[in-house]
Amino acid sequence: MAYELGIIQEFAAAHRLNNYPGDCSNIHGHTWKVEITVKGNKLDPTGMLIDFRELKRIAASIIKEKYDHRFLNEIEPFDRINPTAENIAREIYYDMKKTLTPVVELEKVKVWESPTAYAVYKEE
Ligand SMILES: Nc1nc2c(c(=O)[nH]1)N=C([C@H](O)[C@H](O)COP(=O)(O)OP(=O)(O)OP(=O)(O)O)CN2
Ligand SMILES: [Zn+2]
Repeated sequence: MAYELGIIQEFAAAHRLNNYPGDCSNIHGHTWKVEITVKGNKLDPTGMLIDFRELKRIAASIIKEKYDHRFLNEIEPFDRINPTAENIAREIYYDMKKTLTPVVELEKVKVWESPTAYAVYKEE
């Protein structure tokens, strides 16, 4: 695969971590940064793998609409599993994959919970 490109979206939301031995078990908020990376080897006639604008539009339709200004623990599947950066990255990965296939191949989703901590989900 010759090309890899990415876009970033942000959302603000509250969460709490169940069974966590510390203050993260209390409700608190983050501005999550979500980095979506796609890959491929065939450019369209305009020289793009996929238009950044189109990728941002798809990502926003999934990420902003589902998570922005919400309490994550009330949203499926985080009403059953903890809304950790790892679990959020995996959920966004599969939602993005459904929409992107077969337009372009999804490489990974990276979720930053703070400027100093992130989780990546990708398939082997
Ligand atoms: N592997 C993971 N560890 C932790 C997660 C997570 O999603 N995956 N989440 C948390 C809490 O959500 C916590 O709010 C975030 O912790 P941290 O990144 O340490 O954020 P702080 O604001 O406390 O950062 P400081 O740099 O220490 O101020 C915990 N662990
Ligand atoms: Zn947190």
